[in-house]
Amino acid sequence: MEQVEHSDNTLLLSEWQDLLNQTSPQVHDILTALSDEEIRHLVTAFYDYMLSHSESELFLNTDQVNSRLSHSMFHWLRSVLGSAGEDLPQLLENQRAIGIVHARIGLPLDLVARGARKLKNELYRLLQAKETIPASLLNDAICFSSLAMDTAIEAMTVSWSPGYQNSMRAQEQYRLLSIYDDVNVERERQINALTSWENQFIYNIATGLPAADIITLSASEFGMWLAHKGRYLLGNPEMLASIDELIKQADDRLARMRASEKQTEESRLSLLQAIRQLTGQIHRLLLAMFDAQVELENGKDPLTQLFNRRFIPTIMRREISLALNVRKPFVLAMIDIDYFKKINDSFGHNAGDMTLKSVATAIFDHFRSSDYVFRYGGEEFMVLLVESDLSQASIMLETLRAKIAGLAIEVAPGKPISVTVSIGLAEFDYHPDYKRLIEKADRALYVAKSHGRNRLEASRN
Ligand SMILES: Nc1nc2c(ncn2[C@@H]2O[C@H](COP(=O)(O)OP(=O)(O)OP(=O)(O)O)[C@@H](O)[C@H]2O)c(=O)[nH]1
Repeated sequence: MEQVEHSDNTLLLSEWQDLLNQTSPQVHDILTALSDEEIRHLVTAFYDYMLSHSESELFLNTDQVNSRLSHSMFHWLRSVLGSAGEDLPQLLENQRAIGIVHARIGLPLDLVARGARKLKNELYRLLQAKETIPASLLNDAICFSSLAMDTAIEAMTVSWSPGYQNSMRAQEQYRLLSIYDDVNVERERQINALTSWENQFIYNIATGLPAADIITLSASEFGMWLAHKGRYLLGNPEMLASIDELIKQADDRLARMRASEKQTEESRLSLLQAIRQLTGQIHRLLLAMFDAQVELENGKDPLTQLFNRRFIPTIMRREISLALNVRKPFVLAMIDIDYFKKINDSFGHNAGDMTLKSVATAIFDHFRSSDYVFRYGGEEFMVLLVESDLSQASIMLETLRAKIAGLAIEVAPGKPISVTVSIGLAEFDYHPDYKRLIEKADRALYVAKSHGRNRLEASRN
């Protein structure tokens, strides 16, 4: 669902390496010799400080801090302060991974900076208070630790800032706001532009006008729109590449026609046929891309009318925030139709589609209007049961499982079939990264599948 641009760590890698080289081995020894107790003191001071700010509430809570985050922060500090002994490219890659999680949970950059400032402050005090550090090395130790932390944080920020914040949000906004208000209007306009180029072309060729007077498809109104706006709006790289190729073929045909001295009736006819065929293909691709765009903007899956995946991040973040406020968990359920491929194979794709629709309706009708039902993928659905714990959700889902197993789906007149589903459940554990929860429910679903299907399993960790 989420794509991350791979960041280039070359600059940070060489600068961190230079920093390590410039710093005397005694400084590295001082920092790696900090005791576990001293590092734990820094971690505690950091979390105490962060937990005292209400903005951090969504991202941290005391249970998490105790159970997991302190441990991660401990290792982060050890690895950054002891970076002389680390595999530096791997260390930078780890920062990138941390940045991706920060981005997903929407952690504001000012909170990261605030936390870092607190950590540095505590570390400086700790170093200054250590009488064993010679005065001549104290400054260097402070400088090195500060610069190493800054580099690590920069690596986190660089990796998620363009990937998520800028590129994804900006592209999304650009798509939604800047170019057109109504996708349907734009679709008509561009189909007309393509058709009018084709008509002009046919007219010129049929009436024997010189081929040189015909504008190429890439320079036509449609071609210009595609190059400047269309490719950013429609955003389907494979289909766009196919359209580019078809436009190129059309323009090549035209160029050959212009270059040839004699144009026979036969060559004109063959050109007309080729151009008709190429524009027909462009037409179909264009419609498919516009249709996909409409579906995406509606946020609905056209087959089942359930939410598609587009709004999962937004809804999950909002529900996590609500769950933290009311201190009531929610439950995620991943529901997957068993042996669905066999239905397609035995009864055809339409029967598969009907089955998907029936199961989707059964799922949607089963839950409260406050719950969310998504079509997560092909034959997989995701349900978010708000203000619910595992035991309540298990009862609801067990009834759903039995209900679906009892459905008679008429895939053809007089041909009812039955299907079963496997279900994986996970209760919100107050960790702000929603992706972890989806993965937990997915793992539970996998267990349900491997234990024989037509059953539900809850995540136990
Ligand atoms: N008819 C139809 N089939 C789809 C759709 N989306 C995905 N599929 C098909 O769903 C099938 C899923 O098959 P698998 O992932 O092998 O899973 P399965 O057969 O359900 O087996 P298990 O999940 O292991 O029980 C694939 O054959 C897909 O082509 C759709 O929208 N309509």
